[in-house]
Amino acid sequence: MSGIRARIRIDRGGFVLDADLHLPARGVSALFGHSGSGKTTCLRAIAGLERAPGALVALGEEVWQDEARGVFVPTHRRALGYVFQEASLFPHLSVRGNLAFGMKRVAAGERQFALGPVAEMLGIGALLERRPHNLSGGERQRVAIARALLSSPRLLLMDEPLAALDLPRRQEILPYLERMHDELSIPIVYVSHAPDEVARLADHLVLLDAGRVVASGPLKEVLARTDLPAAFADDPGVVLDTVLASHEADNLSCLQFPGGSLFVGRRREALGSRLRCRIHARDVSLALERPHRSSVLNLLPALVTACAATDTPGHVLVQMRVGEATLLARISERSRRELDVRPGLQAWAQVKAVALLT
Ligand SMILES: Nc1ncnc2c1ncn2[C@@H]1O[C@H](COP(=O)(O)OP(=O)(O)OP(=O)(O)O)[C@@H](O)[C@H]1O
Repeated sequence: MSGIRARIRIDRGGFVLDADLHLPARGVSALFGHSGSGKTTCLRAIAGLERAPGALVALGEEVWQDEARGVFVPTHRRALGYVFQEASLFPHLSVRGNLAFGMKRVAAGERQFALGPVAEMLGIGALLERRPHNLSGGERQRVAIARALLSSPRLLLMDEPLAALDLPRRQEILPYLERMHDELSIPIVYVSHAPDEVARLADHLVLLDAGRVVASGPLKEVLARTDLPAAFADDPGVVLDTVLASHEADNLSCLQFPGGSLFVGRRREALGSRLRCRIHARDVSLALERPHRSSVLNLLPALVTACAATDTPGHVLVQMRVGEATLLARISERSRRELDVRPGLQAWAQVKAVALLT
């Protein structure tokens, strides 16, 4: 078996977590759900900090816990790094001292990550001699992540690592997390209740509601579903990975994805950069024929694949294939009826806004 398997059932009386997670061996898996849905409890159980009867936790072929067979590897012997909301650095040690502490957990010959590249990846090379109280919240958190990585984990668990930071600090740290995502070969399980953070960073998405998994799968597939429970369907929208293809003379840039191209306001990134964007269903409308005189620049030929009622009375969610991508549109039930929108219909998707997640 490859990837992460965690079968956990914890009964706390008023709250029952009953989850069977299968997460990929690479990339970022986000656990997303409202407060109290059981995200932290899942992470703690994977780490062995919560011991549940009957639990099974395995990383690839390595079984960390199989209570049915009496197997329980204690937390300190599981090769994992854990990053909490608040960086818990040793105040009396410099950044270098804190990092050395992480490294000491593994013998020199078994280290997967060296201080230099990790410090470079997280942009903390210039901070090594400082004490934690001389760092900003974002810098402290980057040091905490570096310390976790230098213990050479085979799995990194991150519990809302940005939640304690204000918006500017969060914006500052996100590019580093993206870099980690691109450069690290170990899987990351990332707990968050911020939809944009998840849309930006995750490859795989698990939706938790009241201790149960209500959806799990590749991020783009889960976000393109029309049948998610109301708790996750208040502002539906898909994620597209695009490539910055050209800068136009009139202050627009063109993004390409396997389905067509999209024009957005001029971007500063270099041509060829990969840009992830989110397209909200509320920003997409449908036309049966190609609109000839429309101010909407982004018109894409689409095939309707599903229609579903939403929780907003009078509105429906329409799922469409656009090349290899999927889009969602939120339209009124009246428009659906008048245009006879149904699976199999060829139409034009008009995209009014594209939110860049960078
Ligand atoms: N040690 C504990 N003893 C008893 N109940 C607990 C304990 N820790 C958490 N809970 C309860 O378990 C449920 C799930 O909590 P958990 O922290 O896993 O949720 P969460 O999704 O991570 O929430 P948040 O986003 O607020 O951190 C909640 O009802 C919480 O009150």
